Amino acid sequence: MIEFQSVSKQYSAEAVALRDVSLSVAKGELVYLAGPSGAGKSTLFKMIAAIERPTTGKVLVNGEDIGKLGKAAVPFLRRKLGLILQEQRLLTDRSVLANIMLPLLVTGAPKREAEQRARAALDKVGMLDRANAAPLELSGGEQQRVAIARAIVNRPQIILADEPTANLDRASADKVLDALRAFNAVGVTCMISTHDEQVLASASRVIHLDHGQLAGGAA
Ligand SMILES: Nc1ncnc2c1ncn2[C@@H]1O[C@H](COP(=O)(O)OP(=O)(O)OP(=O)(O)O)[C@@H](O)[C@H]1O
Repeated sequence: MIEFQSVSKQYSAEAVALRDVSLSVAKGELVYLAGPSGAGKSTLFKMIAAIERPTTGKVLVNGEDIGKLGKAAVPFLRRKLGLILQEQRLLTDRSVLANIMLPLLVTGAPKREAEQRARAALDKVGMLDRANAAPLELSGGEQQRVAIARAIVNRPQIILADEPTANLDRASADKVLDALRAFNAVGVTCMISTHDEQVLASASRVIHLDHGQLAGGAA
């Protein structure tokens, strides 16, 4: 479903984020991505979403070469993806519910249907009772669960979550991970980057990155 073929990414002469990375992730898999800060984890996710393009090599999603996608095809790719990336904060001047409705409204869903689906998504991550809250009234873990609801409201085939449990205490981190695992259990392919040793120790598959290179788990 996701395949990297000898992918390298060089932002500048000094900044080489990925070096000759080859890996594949099958449909329905749950894969964790581990590695120190700067190892290239965020870059790897951004290439799957066509936010960044490989310098050399190929990234395939469902057999389609992401590097060759024209501008018009990118929104169709993104609809297959539920992105929980570090720089995508919730809009603080809108309610939780409005944040979740937004991805539906921009793709043309009628308001009533958008609200129903947004409420269903919030229910799935255990946040329906906070639908009318403002994002900044929520704890970090609650905000992450809302971000998950926003990512899955369009029913993506793949979820990419970049350090969704960073800065969370154990109990909040477990709730966030449980929400992600529940989507994987119903067939959504998930890639989650984390530094959480406890989670990595019990994971069935971990891809390790170090200085942009694979250090295990790619097969
Ligand atoms: N837009 C950019 N321009 C230049 N260099 C970049 C850019 N984005 C990332 N880099 C560099 O590429 C390398 C990999 O960064 P990346 O953010 O992918 O790592 P990461 O493993 O996600 O780190 P972290 O755990 O801190 O989020 C780093 O050396 C970083 O400084």
